[in-house]
Amino acid sequence: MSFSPAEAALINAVPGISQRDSRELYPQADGAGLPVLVIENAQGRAVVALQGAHLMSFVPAGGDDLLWLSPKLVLQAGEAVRGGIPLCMPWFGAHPEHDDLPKHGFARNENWSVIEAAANDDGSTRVVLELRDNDASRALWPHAFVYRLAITVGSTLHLDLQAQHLGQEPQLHSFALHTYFAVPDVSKAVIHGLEGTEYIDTLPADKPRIAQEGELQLSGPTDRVYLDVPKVQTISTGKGKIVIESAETHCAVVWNPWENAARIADIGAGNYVGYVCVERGDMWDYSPTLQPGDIYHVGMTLSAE
Ligand SMILES: O=P(O)(O)OC[C@H]1O[C@@H](O)[C@H](O)[C@@H](O)[C@@H]1O
Repeated sequence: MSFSPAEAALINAVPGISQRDSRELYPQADGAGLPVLVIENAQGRAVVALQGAHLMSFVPAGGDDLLWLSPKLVLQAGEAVRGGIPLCMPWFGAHPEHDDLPKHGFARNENWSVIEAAANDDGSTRVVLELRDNDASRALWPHAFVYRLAITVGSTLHLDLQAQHLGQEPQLHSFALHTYFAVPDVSKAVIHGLEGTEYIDTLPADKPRIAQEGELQLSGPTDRVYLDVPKVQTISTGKGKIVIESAETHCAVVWNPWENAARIADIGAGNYVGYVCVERGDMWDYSPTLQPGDIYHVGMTLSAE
C-alpha cells in the first residue's frame, strides 16, 4: 500500500509535507516498512504512518521527541506499531463480548487515507486522515463508520478525532489515544494531574478501585484506568516537562509492563525504561454508546515546557 495519486496531489500542494518510506527514516526497524508522512515547519516536525493514522514522532523545534518508539520496532503492514500514538478504536483492550477480536480494535492496523492537507496562517500544518468501513473491517465488526483524525503540527501537536457511527443500531464503543511518552528513566518520571482521582487497577483479578494519593511515580508493572480525570496531566520526565491536555476525554490509562516487557517481543527486556504510557480516552465506566449517526469527537494537545 502506498499513496494514491489524489493523496500525492494534496500532499505535494503543501510545503513541508513529504511522502516517505519508513525504511528511510527508521532503517533499524524490522519489517518491510510502511508509507509515512513527514510534516515539518519552523515550529515542529512530526512523522505519521498511514497505517493507523499513527503518530510516530513529534519534535517541537529545538526540542526532543515527545514520543517513544521501541528499539525493537517492527514496521510491517497489518502489525501495530510499538510506540508513538496508536489509536485504540472502536474498542479499547479486549472486545467486551468477543475475545477473539483484535485487542484495541482494528483502526491501528488499517490504512487510513489522506483527505486534507493545509498550511495554516499561524505557521502550523494540518493534515486530515480518514478511515471508512471496508471489507476487512466489516469482516471483524459489521458496522458502518467514518473516522477522521486531524493532526496539527506546530510548536504543539494537536489531534482532533471524530468517529461517526453509521450503523443501524446503537453501538457500544471505547477509545484511547494510546500515547507512549519518551522519558530518560520511567522510574524517575513523575505524573501530575491524577491526584485524588479514582483508578481501576486492572492487574489483580478483582480489579480494585483505589484513590490516587498524590503524584504518581511508577515502581513496577502498572496498568491502571484513571476515571474522571482533570483536563491536564504533566509528566516531569527528569529532563523536562510534557503537558497533556484533553478537555473532552474522561479517562487516562497509565501503562508500563516493567520487567514483563521481556515477554513482549517488540519491546524486549530492559527497554521499558524509556517510556511511560499516559493514554487519554473513554473506556470502562465512560465507554460511550453511539446512536446511529452520532459522532464521538475529542481532542488532545501535547506540548513540552
Ligand atoms: O500490546 P498492545 O496490544 O499494544 O497493548 C499494550 C497495552 O495497552 C494498554 O493500554 C493496556 O492497558 C495494557 O493492558 C496493554 O497491555
